[in-house]
Amino acid sequence: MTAPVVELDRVTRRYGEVVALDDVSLSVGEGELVGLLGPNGAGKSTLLSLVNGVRRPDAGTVRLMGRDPREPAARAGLGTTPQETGLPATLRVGEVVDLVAGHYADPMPRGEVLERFGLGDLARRQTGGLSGGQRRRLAVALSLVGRPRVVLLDEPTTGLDVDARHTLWDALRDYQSGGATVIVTSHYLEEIEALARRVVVVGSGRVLADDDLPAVLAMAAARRVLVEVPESEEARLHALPGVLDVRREGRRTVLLAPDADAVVRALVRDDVPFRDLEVRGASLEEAFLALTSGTPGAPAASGAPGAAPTPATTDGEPR
Ligand SMILES: Nc1ncnc2c1ncn2[C@@H]1O[C@H](COP(=O)(O)OP(=O)(O)OP(=O)(O)O)[C@@H](O)[C@H]1O
Repeated sequence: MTAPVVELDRVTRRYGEVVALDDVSLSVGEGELVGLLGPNGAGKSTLLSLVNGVRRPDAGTVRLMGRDPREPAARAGLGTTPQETGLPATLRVGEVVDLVAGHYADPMPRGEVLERFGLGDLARRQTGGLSGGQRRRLAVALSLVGRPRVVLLDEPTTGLDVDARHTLWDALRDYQSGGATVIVTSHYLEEIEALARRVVVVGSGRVLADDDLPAVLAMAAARRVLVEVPESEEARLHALPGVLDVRREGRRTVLLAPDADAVVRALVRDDVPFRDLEVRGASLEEAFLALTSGTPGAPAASGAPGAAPTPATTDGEPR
């Protein structure tokens, strides 16, 4: 990795009793495009708010381009768009771009900003007359006006239709290819897949996985093999080939593995006395939460309120 431009070292951030980030370390190098993937309440926005200096950690350190992000000098090269933004309704699109550009020594020209985001025809439209998707694209476009070295975007494509989403992804990829570092959050694997090479999965305030896209996709493709086995046999299940996780759910044991067929073959080959076999797909969220919950030293899946742990039905089976 090149010199880190964003660094979190053992960062914890609480809101009262809620631990939004729990001992998180992350290092992002110059020019990387990193996707932060995680369910509602995972801690993604909190992480960005520490990097952009809006909040400070309760423990650990955060560095932006080598400095404390609360120093204005650290933020000079930062462009950011939060999840929700307000635009002055009576100003025209071009005027809003000019207003933001006025804060920078070498801003991107108005026409270039608007063209990049497919807003070229709307320069004279009042922002109050834009559609929700156009407003969102403009908000993201404004984060690039100052030609930032580091861009932080919190769910940039929420509420956009397919075309608008693609326009925005293209614009971000294009900007990053010029050497900028981009960190983007999303709930959706599809979004992260379209944008990022490196994926950081966040859940319950922890980094659950930090890997390249193919590795994360492989995890997402994990299958759940459910079997009923005597408790005395459970230890053997961990040793089966390809098994990522073993957990008890009600009367059955769930094995998480990329290749369910191989697991079933191994169960038979090793003469494991199982019954009531069932194979199911695992959602991305299930895959990652299963990897970390219920194992020693791992965070509880329900550790942070709103963290959307795998819901359980009365018989203990996830829905
Ligand atoms: N200002 C706040 N006061 C109290 N709790 C908060 C506050 N902001 C966030 N939280 C809590 O901290 C945890 C992490 O929230 P955060 O917004 O960082 O998650 P997120 O991954 O960005 O979620 P989403 O995808 O829904 O935006 C959640 O449990 C949330 O309820």
